[in-house]
Amino acid sequence: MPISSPNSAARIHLLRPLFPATTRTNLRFFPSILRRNLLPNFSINPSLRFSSTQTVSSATAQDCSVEFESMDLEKYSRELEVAVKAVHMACLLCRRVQENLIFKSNVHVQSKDDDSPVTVADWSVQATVSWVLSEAFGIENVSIVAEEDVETLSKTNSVGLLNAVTKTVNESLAEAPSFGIRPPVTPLSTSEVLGAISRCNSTGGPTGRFWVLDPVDGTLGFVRGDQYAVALALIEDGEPVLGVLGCPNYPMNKEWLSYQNGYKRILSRLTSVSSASWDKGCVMYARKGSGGAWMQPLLQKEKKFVWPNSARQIKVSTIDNPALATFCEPVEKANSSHSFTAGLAHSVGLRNQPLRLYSMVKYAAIARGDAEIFMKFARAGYKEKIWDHAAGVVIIQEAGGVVTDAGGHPLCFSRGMYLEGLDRGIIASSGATLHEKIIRAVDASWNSSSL
Ligand SMILES: Nc1ncnc2c1ncn2[C@@H]1O[C@H](COP(=O)(O)OS(=O)(=O)O)[C@@H](OP(=O)(O)O)[C@H]1O
Ligand SMILES: [Mg+2]
Ligand SMILES: [Mg+2]
Ligand SMILES: [Mg+2]
Repeated sequence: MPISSPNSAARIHLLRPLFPATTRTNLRFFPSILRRNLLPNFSINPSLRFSSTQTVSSATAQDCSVEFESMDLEKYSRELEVAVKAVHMACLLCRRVQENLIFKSNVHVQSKDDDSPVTVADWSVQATVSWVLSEAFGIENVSIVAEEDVETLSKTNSVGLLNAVTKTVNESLAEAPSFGIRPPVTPLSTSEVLGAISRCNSTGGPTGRFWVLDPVDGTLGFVRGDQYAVALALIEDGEPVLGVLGCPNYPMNKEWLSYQNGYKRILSRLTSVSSASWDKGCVMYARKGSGGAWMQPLLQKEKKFVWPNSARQIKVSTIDNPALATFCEPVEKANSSHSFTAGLAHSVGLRNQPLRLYSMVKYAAIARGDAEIFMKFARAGYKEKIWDHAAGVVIIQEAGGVVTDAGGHPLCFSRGMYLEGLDRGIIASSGATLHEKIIRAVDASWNSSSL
């Protein structure tokens, strides 16, 4: 019997990543297990039956031949569900702030001690995600390592800024019911917002469970009207087990990705006509060991929210010839040596121009198959932070790619807030063959470089 409605197909897509294709369980148990253990807000039609040949909407026969182990099925499913919703809410929040920043110029951009920017969006996302996670799992059970703190916001001359953050957080939490999340009974006060931000003060480590949050990754891209990401990962005993990456400006048409430094112009042109004509924004997610990474389109504010959202599986590119590959790297040469990667690209015969993208959108591009290699070689002495990489690593790996340091070692998330012991830089590739070639090329070029 065919799957009878596109809605059913969408639900199957959404649920599919929770089922690793490892061991076999009878599909007849699918709806009841879901109802009992997984997603209480979802209505599953128990009469769904899958045929091995028929396809409806975007659901394929393969999508439907679900194999899973009920133990694995339960693990992290609730955490993933809440994390995806929280990141989705955060993306909508960021969109509003970015639009205000670009079109009304009424969002103040602050400078941190290291001269990097921070905005209302960074603090507001941190507060919102912290609040959503605490509500879902209980404050005492939630430990978060995150980028922002409350030092600036707590200053006596920051009242206006704190009020703006509080307003932004409350606007976002007012949307919580659209995601099946209960909003606060009354809007959060400024001190509750400060509390939610400052609770994200875990320092990580090798044991136990903690979340890692970069509320706005690529804040520079954000303030320039360009790419940025909201990144949330769950780490258990030093290993990232869940990764969720919201990319509000990720274009569905890959050609737009390479439109460097011009999003502001695209945005202004499109918004004056119809912002819907630029199809952009997604949330990607994966669970370690599930063998799948998934992408949901970002809900459009113009349309009525329909949750659960549909999702489709993403996979890395199959290109393993460096001559045909595209590599991406940070926009700012202060953050990664462009001259080293240019030499390396030349040495392996990379013909395409580098794709310079702000934020963990670079990880998203590899996972989605829009680019094949990501390299970041920060200046000596700079210590990479775990929140700049954790979510992206899980998603790329589950989409079929490889992420290591330049020595070929996995990134280490178990030694605090920094990626301690990182060998030279970070390399992500769409597959092992390409990865090896890049690592060999790095070795060959390293000694002659000035890094
Ligand atoms: N000097 C230096 N070297 C390397 N990396 C640095 C450096 N300074 C900052 N950061 C971190 O880089 C994050 C932004 O990385 P991107 O890849 O987006 O860089 S770029 O803006 O595209 O150049 C950025 O993340 P956000 O602060 O969340 O934007 C920083 O954590
Ligand atoms: Mg960051
Ligand atoms: Mg950040
Ligand atoms: Mg920052």
